[in-house]
Amino acid sequence: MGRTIFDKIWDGHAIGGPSDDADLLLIDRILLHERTGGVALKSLSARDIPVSAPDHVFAVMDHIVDTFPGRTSKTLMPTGTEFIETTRAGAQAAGIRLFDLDSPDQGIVHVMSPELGIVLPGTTLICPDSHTCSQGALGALAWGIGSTEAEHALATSTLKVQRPRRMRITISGRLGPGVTAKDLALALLGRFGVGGGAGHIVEYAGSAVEALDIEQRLTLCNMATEFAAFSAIIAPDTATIDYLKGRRFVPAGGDWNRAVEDWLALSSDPDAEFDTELSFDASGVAPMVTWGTTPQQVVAIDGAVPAADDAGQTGAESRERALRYMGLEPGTPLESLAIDAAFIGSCTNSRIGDLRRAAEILDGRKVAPGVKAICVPGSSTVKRRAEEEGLHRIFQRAGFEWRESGCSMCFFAGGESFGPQDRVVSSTNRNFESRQGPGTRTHLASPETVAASALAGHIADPRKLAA
Ligand SMILES: CC(C)[C@H](C(=O)O)[C@@H](O)C(=O)O
Ligand code: SF4
Repeated sequence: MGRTIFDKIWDGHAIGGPSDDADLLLIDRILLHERTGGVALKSLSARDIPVSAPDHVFAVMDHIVDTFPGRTSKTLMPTGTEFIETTRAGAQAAGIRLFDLDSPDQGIVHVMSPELGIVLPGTTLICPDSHTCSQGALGALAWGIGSTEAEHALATSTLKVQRPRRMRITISGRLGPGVTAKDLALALLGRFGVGGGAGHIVEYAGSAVEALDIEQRLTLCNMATEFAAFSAIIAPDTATIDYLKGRRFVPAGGDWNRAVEDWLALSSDPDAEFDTELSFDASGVAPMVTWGTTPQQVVAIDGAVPAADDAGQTGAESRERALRYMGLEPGTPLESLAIDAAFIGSCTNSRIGDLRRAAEILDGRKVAPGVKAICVPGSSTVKRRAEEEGLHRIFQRAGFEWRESGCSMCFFAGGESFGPQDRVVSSTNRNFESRQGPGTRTHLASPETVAASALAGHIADPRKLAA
């Protein structure tokens, strides 16, 4: 029987071969950030356990650091400095490469890793962070782990893992103009629910996926954790090779040619069997906006807040609670909702392409009075590149704050936040209660929708502003 791309990578990394139970996998790359990684390093060093392959470990400051211009290690979050200093000391003691606050390569871990070519097709990559699944977009087996698992992997370069089941989601058709991978990810969550991928590694395939550029594939795979999946993966193709070519940590010379050959051969066999197969047509997808407090509580932008008994796959109690928390009445058209803030950032949507597309909408226009609008580039490299292209001027002239890179207000860790009851249209991936600040109301959407909404002062369809 044929094997899936997942099977090929897994079996190739299972020490002693695959078994019926959990397998011991060889781990090629470990990424750490200051929120969870420093703790793991500290715990190992307290027990005098060395990191087994420091060259294969990469640490970065992204989660807790402030994103104000002129930031330092002293953070708005009261205990933030401690996390930063612990990570710095731990990385130095273990001989691990650290992309610190002053590094030109600093950025959100899932943005800077592909950018530097740390994640490669066919490799295993882990990070104590749930959105590590993003990086499966490059054809790697990349998944989020806990801090204890990180300690084990750091000490041994291996990890014992229960083999997930295999799911393929074949997405046919093509996304329409002004509709993005973010809308696709939200539409999938709306259709299949936040538990839809539980226990599975999801392979995204089909014409709509093949048509996505690598940044959009990263966005699609990013939200596999919202789908409760073990991770997501997309078979490498020529777009993957073109994206990786020349990046800092990819193989060079003859090794590159050999690697390309291997990578292009890495796909699911035609007769491979999946435990679950789903299909979806991308052509009808509209820009999507969440109305509730889970990513599956989502409707097309020209839709209305659903009635409590018609509000997707969550239970009635949770729907009513969501409506209350979000301050919404059933039947209200999404586009009539006035907003207090607009946020472009996060590992889902803060790459150069996201910023370019948002800037196209903002160019020559102004953010509506009273709307706090913030753009946080996903990495210092994205920020630099955007500035070279003059995008920062477009954002600033429109009335957006232009920040340093980091997770920032994607998640409230005790530092930066929006205000209570603020209605925020956000290019992030989670809309849980208080995710972006205590009491903040988050509506997830694409960067284009965030930009259009910031200009209108209410949720707005970017397609109406295009051209
Ligand atoms: C802090 C970290 C562990 C967390 C995660 O794993 O997802 C964060 O990145 C998030 O998005 O909530
Ligand atoms: S940007 Fe948000 S979702 Fe992504 S890693 Fe940071 S906190 Fe998590």
